[in-house]
Amino acid sequence: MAAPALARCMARTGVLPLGQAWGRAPRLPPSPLPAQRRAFSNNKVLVELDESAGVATMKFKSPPVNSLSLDFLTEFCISLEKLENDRACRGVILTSAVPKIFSSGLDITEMCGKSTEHYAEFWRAVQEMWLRLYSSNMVTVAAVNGSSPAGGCLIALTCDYRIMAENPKFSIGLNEAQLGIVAPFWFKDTFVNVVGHRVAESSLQLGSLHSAPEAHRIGLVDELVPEEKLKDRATAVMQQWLALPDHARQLTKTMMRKAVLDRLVAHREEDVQNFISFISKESIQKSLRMYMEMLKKKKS
Ligand SMILES: CCCCCCCCCCCCC/C=C/C(=O)SCCNC(=O)CCNC(=O)[C@H](O)C(C)(C)COP(=O)(O)OP(=O)(O)OC[C@H]1O[C@@H](n2cnc3c(N)ncnc32)[C@H](O)[C@@H]1OP(=O)(O)O
Repeated sequence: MAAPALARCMARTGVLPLGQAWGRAPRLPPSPLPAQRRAFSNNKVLVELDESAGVATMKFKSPPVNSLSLDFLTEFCISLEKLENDRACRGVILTSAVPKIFSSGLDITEMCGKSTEHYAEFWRAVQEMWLRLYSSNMVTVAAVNGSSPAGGCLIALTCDYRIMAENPKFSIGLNEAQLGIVAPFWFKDTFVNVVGHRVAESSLQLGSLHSAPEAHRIGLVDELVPEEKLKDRATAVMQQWLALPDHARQLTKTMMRKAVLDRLVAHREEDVQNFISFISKESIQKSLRMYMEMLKKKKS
């Protein structure tokens, strides 16, 4: 199904028509086929699957900043679903093909001056991305090779393990408060599960963007490595995780994440309505417009 048609279907039903994102049967190990590499790509996400290792790399390629637009989110979910259903794939590394940027977070233009229907469609796609990634049976490793504010940080937090390039120019964090907006409860829950309540509370209230060393110090990322070693390190970490039996690791992951996942699943439509009423406020629209202007001015 083409991305726009799929997005419409997601807007109608609230889920991708490809199967449920949570509560899947555990994955089976891949059959011992000869070594093979496969790649598939749509406009904004490139996927390379190394069948012999059972590992895929998903590269975000939506310049200039990999913002999470409706199209990006739809393509992301389709790619993830394809891998989830592929017995040859047991793990996925998420990274960026755009230099210096992992992802700039939700596309602000999707949240400015649009219709209620559009906001609902967009927010369901954001929810879907998170539900699918957080509940994935695959091992998920974020190789954070650039700045990663807000929704970009959420993607990294949603993975099982985060490795960041130790470039002093890169920052990561849930900076929503700086935009005059509020991170939804499931962004907050995901953050708390990674860094703990105290760090999450102050970081969220301040809308902090943390430098790579600071992110490592507070536990937002698990490791820092020189940029040129990021890919190899992500592959090595993936191998360590895949050395364990899938079923034990998957059931443990489900046990750790279920409460947080269930909370959104139970309140999904309410969350969409909250988003619409919040984002439609004139004061919020004004804050977002000013923020976009500030980004543009920064360039000139
Ligand atoms: C009781 C409580 C109720 C609560 C109810 C809650 C309901 C829910 C509320 C809403 C929740 C929303 C959650 C939002 C999450 C988000 O992710 S918001 C997005 C946050 N993102 C950012 O703040 C990042 C902004 N961007 C940057 O800081 C920089 O662009 C960068 C990523 C560091 C890259 O810098 P640089 O390389 O210098 O590039 P730029 O020149 O700045 O940008 C290039 C062009 O890209 C545009 N752009 C950048 N980011 C975005 C974006 N996120 N969306 C859309 N567009 C973006 C930028 O404007 C430039 O455009 P041009 O000028 O046209 O080239």
